[in-house]
Amino acid sequence: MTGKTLAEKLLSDKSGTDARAGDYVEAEIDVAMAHDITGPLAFQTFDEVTGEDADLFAPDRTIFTIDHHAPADGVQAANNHNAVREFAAKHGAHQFDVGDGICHAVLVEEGFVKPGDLVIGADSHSTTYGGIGAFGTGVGSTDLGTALATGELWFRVPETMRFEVEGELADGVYAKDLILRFIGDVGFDGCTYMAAEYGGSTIESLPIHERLVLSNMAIEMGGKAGFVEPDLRTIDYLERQTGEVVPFDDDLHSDEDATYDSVHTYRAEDLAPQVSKPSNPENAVDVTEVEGTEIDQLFVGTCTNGRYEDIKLVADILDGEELAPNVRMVVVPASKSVYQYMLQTGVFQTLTDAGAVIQSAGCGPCAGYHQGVLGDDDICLATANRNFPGREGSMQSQVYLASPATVGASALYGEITDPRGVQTERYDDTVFAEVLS
Ligand SMILES: CC(C)[C@H](C(=O)O)[C@@H](O)C(=O)O
Ligand code: SF4
Repeated sequence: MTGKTLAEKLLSDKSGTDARAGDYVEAEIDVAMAHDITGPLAFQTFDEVTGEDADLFAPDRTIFTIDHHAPADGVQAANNHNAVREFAAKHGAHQFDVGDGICHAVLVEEGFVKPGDLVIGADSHSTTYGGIGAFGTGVGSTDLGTALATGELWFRVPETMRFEVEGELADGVYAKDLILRFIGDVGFDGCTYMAAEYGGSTIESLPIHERLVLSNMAIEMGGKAGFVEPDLRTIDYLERQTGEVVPFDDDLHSDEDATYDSVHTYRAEDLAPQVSKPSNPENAVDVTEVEGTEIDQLFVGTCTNGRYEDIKLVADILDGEELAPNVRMVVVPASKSVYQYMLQTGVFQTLTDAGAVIQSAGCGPCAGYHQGVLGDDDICLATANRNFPGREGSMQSQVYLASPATVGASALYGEITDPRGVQTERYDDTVFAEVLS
């Protein structure tokens, strides 16, 4: 038998079988998550399947967040929030409230996810957890509701598509540019039901906050999961975030003779900053192709690029400058810690001086619910992950996706701008961890 991919190893471990791509396995869940939109239906399923007085499979490893419509933007949202609060309290689960932040940011920051874990979330961007070497995947509310009772779920073991990048990224080029390029190359459904695996010297050199961008957007090419093999950098990051030492398991990588669906190789030096044009993330082009496109709104945030390092990068570019007169900027920190650190370090002041509006932590206008929704003819440049028609508001509005550096540079000129012309930094993992310690 040939060796195994990381996806096969993890699902073998969680199912107690010799799992290979294509097999169906019943696997044990380590961590389960739902939020204010998907939680209420999951609770209903849980109650129906179990009878209302049953226990959660593991209350200490079950997390509910209030992040999508937070603070409540209507009565229905407010009622959903109360349903989350009541269910979490009744069952003793962890619950994060309005302003605490986006589920995917909270689970990583708070150390709920460890390398090698199997994490299910009732949210499609649950692939994010692969950035620290967990098998993270999105499930529907009914699957989640059932798994909350049993602690198990059926999986088809995915094939793996590997993205191998060697060399050094140019200044102004980030993990966001890499993932937009990958999605552009394989297409929106190119990795459907497969695990994406990102490797090579470029990926190994990336700080964790950038690795999380790669895993987060695996779903934008259909990925069931998106991995970066965990290493000592991962262990250091978790220790800095939580103070807890997680032992390093040196078997959490794909074997050299593992079977891949395909391997896509890149040279980091060849990559330019990328922009995905409306209205599909797969419409990725070099920034030079869309340079000069006028924009109305800039949106900095989301589970993809709403971390402290992302927002600080934008603030560094705007430092002492004002937004171009034709644009407005909406900034939504991914978590409360990010928000507080922005206050402590002056990033908040820099951005508001420049003319940006800063919202409480959460999803913001990412899915078009509130806090900066777009009108008919609005054109937005966002650090987000999706740009389907109507994603951030009107069906006639248009969203371009890019890195925080490209959004920051574009804010200065009011049109899509190549960040390689402005001073940009690459932050390592220590920048944000300090605030949490
Ligand atoms: C609301 C939720 C189910 C949805 C998802 O799963 O992706 C949202 O987070 C999104 O990004 O569109
Ligand atoms: S930030 Fe956007 S993509 Fe991420 S969970 Fe929230 S709505 Fe979904």
